[in-house]
Amino acid sequence: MGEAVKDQTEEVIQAWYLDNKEEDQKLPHHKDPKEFVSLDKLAELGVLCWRLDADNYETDEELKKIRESRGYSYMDLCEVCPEKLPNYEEKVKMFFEEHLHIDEEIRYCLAGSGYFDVRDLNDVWIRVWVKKGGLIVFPAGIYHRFTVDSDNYMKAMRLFVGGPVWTAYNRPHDHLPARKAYMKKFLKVIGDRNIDASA
Ligand SMILES: CSCCC(=O)/C(O)=C/O
Ligand SMILES: [Fe+2]
Repeated sequence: MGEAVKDQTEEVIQAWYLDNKEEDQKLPHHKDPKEFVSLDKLAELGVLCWRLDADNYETDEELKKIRESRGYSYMDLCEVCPEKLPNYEEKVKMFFEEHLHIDEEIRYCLAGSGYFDVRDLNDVWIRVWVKKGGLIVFPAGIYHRFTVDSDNYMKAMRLFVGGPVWTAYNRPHDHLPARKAYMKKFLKVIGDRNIDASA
């Protein structure tokens, strides 16, 4: 990703280490001092980010290209707010339980905003704030969770390769092949980089 594209993407997707305080999940929960996480670091965890034109998603060629190249044949829209999401309270609790999926989780924020928390390779929480225009892909097997922020609203496009499977495997599910494959792939990236760095 070029620097200009990275800067534009960072206007709608920002990430930082969480303070791990339990109170109100919808607050930013920055550490003191704040410790931001770059998009490059997210990429090392397999988390991919784009900034797209959310006002014109129906005709957007860039979205079309991403969908075609990554095989995202399925899409629907999901609004996270009490008026639009059936069983709102139950779903909000479910989204914030730490879990993984055996497929990618792909979310494109068309309006509002929310926090996707992911574990780094040392098992420390990173909070990823996704705002309108942010498209984010979480790899199969990464532990994560979701909450809206204090504005209480996100409209997201959900994308999927083939027919959607929304099954969430709450932690611990370390024995699943998708989890093992994730750890093997991404721990290896870090391991190899460390070996190169010390050579
Ligand atoms: C913003 S879409 C709702 C969150 C969700 O679908 C999910 O699976 C979070 O992990
Ligand atoms: Fe999920």
